[in-house]
Amino acid sequence: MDDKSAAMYRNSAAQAPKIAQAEFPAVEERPGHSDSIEVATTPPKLSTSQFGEGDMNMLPTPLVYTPCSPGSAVRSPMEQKFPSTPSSATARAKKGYGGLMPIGAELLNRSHILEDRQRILSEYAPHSALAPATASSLSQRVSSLSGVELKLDAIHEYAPASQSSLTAADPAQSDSEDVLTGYSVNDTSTPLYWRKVKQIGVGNFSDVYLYEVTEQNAAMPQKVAVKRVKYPEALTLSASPKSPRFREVLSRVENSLTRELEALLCVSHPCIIQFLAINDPTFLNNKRPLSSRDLSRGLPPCDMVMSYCAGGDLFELASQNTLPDWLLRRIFTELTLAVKYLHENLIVHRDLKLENVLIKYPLDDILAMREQPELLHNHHLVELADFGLCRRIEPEEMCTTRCGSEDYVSPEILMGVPYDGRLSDSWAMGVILYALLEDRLPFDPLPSAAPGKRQRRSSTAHRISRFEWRWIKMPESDSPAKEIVGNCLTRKNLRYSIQEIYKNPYVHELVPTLRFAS
Ligand SMILES: Nc1ncnc2c1ncn2[C@@H]1O[C@H](COP(=O)(O)OP(=O)(O)OP(=O)(O)O)[C@@H](O)[C@H]1O
Repeated sequence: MDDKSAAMYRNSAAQAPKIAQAEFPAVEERPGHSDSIEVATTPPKLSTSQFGEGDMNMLPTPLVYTPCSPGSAVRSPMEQKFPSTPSSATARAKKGYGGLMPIGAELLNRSHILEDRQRILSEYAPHSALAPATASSLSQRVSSLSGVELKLDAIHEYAPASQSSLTAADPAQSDSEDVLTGYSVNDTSTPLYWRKVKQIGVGNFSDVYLYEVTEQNAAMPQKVAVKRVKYPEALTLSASPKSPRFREVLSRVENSLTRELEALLCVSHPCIIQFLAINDPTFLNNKRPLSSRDLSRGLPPCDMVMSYCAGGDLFELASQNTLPDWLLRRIFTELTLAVKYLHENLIVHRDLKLENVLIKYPLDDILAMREQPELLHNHHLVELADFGLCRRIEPEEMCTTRCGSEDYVSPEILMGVPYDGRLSDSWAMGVILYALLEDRLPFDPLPSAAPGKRQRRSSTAHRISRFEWRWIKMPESDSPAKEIVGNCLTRKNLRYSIQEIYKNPYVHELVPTLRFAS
């Protein structure tokens, strides 16, 4: 990855804020009460009659999980020497934007963005809820992935020469702080080694690094992303691991972590991130990988080795570039395939957002691939990531956890009633597609709204609960993409299911050209 691509990675300041408990207003859903709203025609429905709306008391009290700052996290040897990455958020702010602000700049303009990076975690499924019943063989996946990488590497060289030279290093002679020892999720008996190249992402719950293999392993791609879990302050600063508060937070974090690991182990789709290896097999073999240990010397580091997406995340890509229509359509189509796969396997993601849609190759390489249609048709460009809030559901099951990211959360989640997680995912799909088409998030204040005006004063949550959005750039366009947005950003009993998104010509007519999808 070159400097330009590296500079695209953001620090935590540019992330979409998580929902704080205070931001859930006890409002009624008022779809007809929308100022200046364009709501599209009624699509076929997915039944939501079992919702039992309106009883806020049915909901568990959410726990707001505020992650610790990187500086206060439990640090593994490999992390301690790592210098902080330059703030791409600052770089973007310096650039300045005229007219309609790109998504990233709009987000940077929000005063609450640094105060409000929180995720609600209040509901945890039993571990058995994510049994790998629907998984296909992971080893098949790994070998097919490495096949793809080899083929593409022959045409595109993504790593500068100086980085490539690291791959020949002997792990025993290298600085141990930069070397990660891990175990394939398919074979935990043989250690594998990777060397750290650089930090590539910061999430609320993790830091993400690019690593390269130190010795060739047929089952592993040369480059991987390592997602290092950040434990919350309540666990790192607490005096006693035996205190009730410590144990309570530990239990929630442990449940969330094991849920993400189990979900990653059981999914298998080209457009979903691949879980390749882990630093400590206890996280795979033990249902209680944290609480079953002696924690008197701190929490064990958890490093998940994942497939690497050299193009970064869609938030960065969309906020720094004007993407051609064909690429927007392609990205959204692949995302639809990923979410359709999840829903067909009764998994809801619950944190669909631009930041969690990863792009497999740098933009320049994707644009160059267009000259070679074979490449473009044979290889996926998108991988959906971050399964920290996902949940396995029964076919008719409603979710009760009010969770997600502020800009992408559906009105029914804001209302605090049991909700169909699949329809809330559809809502987030509508937010994503709108953002790609309009270069802004649908429930941000309108660009024309003066600072004192009601539209600017009211909160994002308020606008979402009133379905208060409209087309700015493309009111006259008759693109079928608009139909998808209109049928996703609408009340839940009218909203598109993922199958209906898939059947829309904007998605459906592209699918037969994608050979990896068949
Ligand atoms: N496999 C990967 N390849 C490239 N970049 C990645 C990869 N995984 C994560 N990243 C980068 O790191 C960021 C944070 O990753 P992720 O969303 O998984 O962490 P998180 O702590 O769960 O985040 P969140 O704050 O959304 O909960 C992503 O937005 C992306 O920019």
